[in-house]
Amino acid sequence: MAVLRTMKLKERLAISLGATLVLLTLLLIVDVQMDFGVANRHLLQQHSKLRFGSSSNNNNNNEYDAAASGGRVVGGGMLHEFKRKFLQKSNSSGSKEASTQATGSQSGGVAGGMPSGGAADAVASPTLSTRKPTPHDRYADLQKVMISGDYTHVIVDSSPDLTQDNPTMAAMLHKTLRANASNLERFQLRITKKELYGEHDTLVDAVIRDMIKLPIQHVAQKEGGTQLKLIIEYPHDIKALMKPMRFPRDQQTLPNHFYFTDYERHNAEIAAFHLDRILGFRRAMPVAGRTLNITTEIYQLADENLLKTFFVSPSLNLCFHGKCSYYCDTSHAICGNPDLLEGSFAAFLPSFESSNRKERKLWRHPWRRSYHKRKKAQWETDANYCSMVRDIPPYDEGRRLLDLMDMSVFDFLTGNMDRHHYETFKVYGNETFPLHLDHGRGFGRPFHDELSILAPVLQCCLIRKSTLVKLLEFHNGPKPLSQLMRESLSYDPISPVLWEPHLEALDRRTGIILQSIRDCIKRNPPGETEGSDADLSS
Ligand SMILES: Nc1ncnc2c1ncn2[C@@H]1O[C@H](COP(=O)(O)OP(=O)(O)OP(=O)(O)O)[C@@H](O)[C@H]1O
Ligand SMILES: [Mn+2]
Repeated sequence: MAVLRTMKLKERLAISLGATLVLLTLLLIVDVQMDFGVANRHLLQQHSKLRFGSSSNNNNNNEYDAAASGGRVVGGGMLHEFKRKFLQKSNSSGSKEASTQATGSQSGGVAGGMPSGGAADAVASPTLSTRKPTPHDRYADLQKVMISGDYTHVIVDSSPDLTQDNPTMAAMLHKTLRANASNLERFQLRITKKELYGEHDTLVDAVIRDMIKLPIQHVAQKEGGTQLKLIIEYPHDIKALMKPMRFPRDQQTLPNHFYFTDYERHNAEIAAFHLDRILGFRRAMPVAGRTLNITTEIYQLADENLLKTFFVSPSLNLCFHGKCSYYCDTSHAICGNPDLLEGSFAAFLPSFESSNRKERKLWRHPWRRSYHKRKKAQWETDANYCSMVRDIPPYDEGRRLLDLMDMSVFDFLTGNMDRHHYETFKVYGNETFPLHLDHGRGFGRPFHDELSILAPVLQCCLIRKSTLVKLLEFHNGPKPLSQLMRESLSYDPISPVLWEPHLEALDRRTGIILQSIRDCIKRNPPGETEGSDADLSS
């Protein structure tokens, strides 16, 4: 201070000017850095086209990061993780959305060998390249356990024997094939008790080709369900169930949407059919994508009720909204772009019965969610839920419980949380497969793995051997599931059907299921388990 006081006014002014300049320079540097940060984040978001809720997306990315980098689940594995997140929470715990938010390396962890790279990786972990690569875990222990046959209470060998007691729909309903029957009718009559179509059935392609190529003759809205669906009629009585496109492929489930208010995605329906076929289930009807002219192929062919909901938007595009309980109003209309509209077309299920007898039986899914924003379902709070289900028909014998395990694997892979009911063909009684219907809410969150969808498998500690064999094949090669899907989907007219991060998610989730089965094997040594005497042989 003394030195300062002895300075002249000029000198003091010069020093303070200098100091101000240094400060300003510093501020400028900090500002430029911040600008870069924002710009980078902006770029990243643009790259992944994350349009909503960047903060939750960041969370999800971390989660993806942990799983992709081979983070191991510690202390009790997947079931522990599941219990910690669901069973130990009370009903008053607020948000109903069952979420497996990232908690460090515990999130959805998979032991080793997860494929990395690609767009999602770039978003999730720009530093991944500096990490030590983890060796590929081939799950040799699971393969050994399968061969040993010591764990038949967990891994059940009951792939349906297609050569025995497997009548076709034609045989059951005493129908003979008309000479001029359409491909769809042939397909429907060839449905059997154990699957919708055979592994090498060429009719699948023929049915798909018809839905893509044949001229459309009539369009009406399908009653029932919560969201807009159209019944498309072609010549020769061929029909398809159409779900129109609402969003681009890279639009993710809105962060504040529950599974039951999520929009349906047409491309999820297409991808789910391909996945079901690749998994070898063959319980989903063929679905294909097609681009329509909204004026000539919908408006001009629409039935009276649908016609009433058409209008011209301010940008002069033709739009319609239909009538339904969710998103059927002017602000959620489906519009041509400018005149084109993409949709998914599912081959129609058979309706051979002449009277109004229902063809299919509707079952409440035992692991149904509450469909309420503040309530939990019983399975979410009761750790012994599965042992109760095992005692109730039709889950107490035969194939049904194993089919639900397959469905859980299937839904976990796609991220579909909307499995409230399922249907079976009435003519076949209980010893038949559950149809895989309604997958419009899958493929919504590629950076999030929803462990609660695996609850049936985790709580019952049960999986069909043929399904486990498939999963191991996807994991160990020659081709990962993402590649098989990419190839299969490339034949669809609206390819690319899936945004790349969804394909990568399939490989990551395959690993998570395998890890869950490993955990479950450890928890259930032979001779100590409940349900080991259950009759699951079919
Ligand atoms: N390929 C098909 N052919 C004929 N009918 C079908 C087909 N797929 C589904 N359905 C019937 O239409 C109903 C509604 O279909 P879907 O479940 O896909 O629509 P949704 O609007 O998502 O229904 P929800 O809101 O009840 O989940 C199904 O329950 C089923 O009975
Ligand atoms: Mn639905």
